[in-house]
Amino acid sequence: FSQSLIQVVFPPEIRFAILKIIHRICNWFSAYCYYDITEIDGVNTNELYNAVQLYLSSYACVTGNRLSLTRGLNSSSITFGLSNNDSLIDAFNGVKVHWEHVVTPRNSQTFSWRPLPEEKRGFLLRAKKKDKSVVLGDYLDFVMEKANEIRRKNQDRLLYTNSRGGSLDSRGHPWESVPFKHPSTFETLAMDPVKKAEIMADLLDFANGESFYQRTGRAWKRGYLLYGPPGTGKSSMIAAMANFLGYDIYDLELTEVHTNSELRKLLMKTSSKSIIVIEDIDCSINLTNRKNNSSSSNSSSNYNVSPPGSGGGGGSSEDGGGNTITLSGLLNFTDGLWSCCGSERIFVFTTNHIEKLDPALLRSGRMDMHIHMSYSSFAALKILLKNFLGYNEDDVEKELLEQLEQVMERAEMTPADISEVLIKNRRNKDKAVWELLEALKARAEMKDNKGSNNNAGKNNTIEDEEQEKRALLVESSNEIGGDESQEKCNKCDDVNDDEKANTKW
Ligand SMILES: Nc1ncnc2c1ncn2[C@@H]1O[C@H](COP(=O)(O)OP(=O)(O)OP(=O)(O)O)[C@@H](O)[C@H]1O
Ligand SMILES: [Mg+2]
Repeated sequence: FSQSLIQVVFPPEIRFAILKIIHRICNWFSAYCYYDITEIDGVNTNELYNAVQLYLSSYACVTGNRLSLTRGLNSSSITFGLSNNDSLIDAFNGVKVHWEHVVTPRNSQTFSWRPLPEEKRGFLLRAKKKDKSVVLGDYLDFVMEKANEIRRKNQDRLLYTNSRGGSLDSRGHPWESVPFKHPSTFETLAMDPVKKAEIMADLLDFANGESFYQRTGRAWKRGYLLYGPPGTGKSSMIAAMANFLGYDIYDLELTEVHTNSELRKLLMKTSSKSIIVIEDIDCSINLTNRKNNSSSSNSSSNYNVSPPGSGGGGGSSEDGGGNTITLSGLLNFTDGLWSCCGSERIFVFTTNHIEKLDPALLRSGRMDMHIHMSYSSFAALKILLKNFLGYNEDDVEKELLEQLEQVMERAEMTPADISEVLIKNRRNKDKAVWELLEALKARAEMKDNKGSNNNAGKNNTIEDEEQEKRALLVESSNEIGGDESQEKCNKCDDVNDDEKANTKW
């Protein structure tokens, strides 16, 4: 009303000055301050605008009557947003703020290098003047953080691979990605519940540990070594980890990487909040390729990484010619200065033969947690019965359950084997359980027979014995987590380093 009045009464020359003075007086007496967050700031898209939009979407779906709905690329969920010129009130640490989504037609004469949307969109944030510092500091940080979280949750996980070799895509990216939709979760993973809970707690501690890692001066990363026979759920565990934390997976195919610098480049192109996986690491590191047999104990960098059976060989300099990367390159990748470019990353190595791994990989601090994925225990079996047959403990005859428990440990059957039996008979649940019992008994019998034959023959080679001894050492030293286990692992390294000078491998 005042503006219209001024426009009618005053000539144009002084109209603008009067309006300016009135505006200043109003601002002076107002208890509020206002902030415009426009969609486009000059020429670039305003990150804060997108963040506010996402942040408000988590409230809008509850309070708004009229919402705009969007579904992004690579997303399987719908995002709610405030409709044009709608508003809502938010509270943060006792501070109340008012958000309004302001949409006005764009002046068509505006000059721009790139096509602009027809409407000018922005958020108007109103807060009390006394809360200014909280709003501009903590509140907007909180909005950004929440928005990133929502963005991650809404976006499908991605599975990256470097299977293209060293070649880059059109955007200069060495990784190829596909949506990652593996259904494995910690709930469906059959393993000892205590061990499972421990791993989940460790993962959560890691994900929420930014300030801890900052305070203690450690790079925000964690390494897990999963080892155990085939079919015990190592890959399923990785998928469960990714689903649990909402991280992307980078599946690193070492045989496609030719030099240490290529490995470094790949690492630099990974995003934070991701799991970097090297599966079957014993198959990638060829121990027979050790170049310097004599000087040994501290020359862990002298292993070549090449497909097993390729005959090895290769260059001698670190990034040198030929298809070789060195173990030290690999260790730098996980552990050295380069490992902490970016943050919040988990490294997972898997192997079926931990006894074949170089002690340098097992040394304390390298892989923070060694997880033994073992043959199915009775507790794991119960999870599989629930997964595949929908059976709880009470649904199976007590006697049958006892028989299963008795034979379970002796049978050494992997969860994959058990899954097979249960899937095959899942239409007839009782039959499935009986058939499983038969299979377990047959397996246990076979094991017993084999054991007695071995005892009678005593035909193990020295090498076999050496490997068994080493496996036992490593296994006993690598119980999940714990300083003690790391200490034992160190000792195991020392033993092996000494041994290395004398023994063939
Ligand atoms: N612990 C487990 N819990 C639930 N399912 C499992 C488990 N272990 C294996 N399976 C089932 O067996 C199949 C093979 O498992 P997975 O690929 O995870 O084994 P793995 O240990 O990675 O084997 P490999 O060493 O051969 O790579 C999966 O499809 C999965 O359904
Ligand atoms: Mg696997």
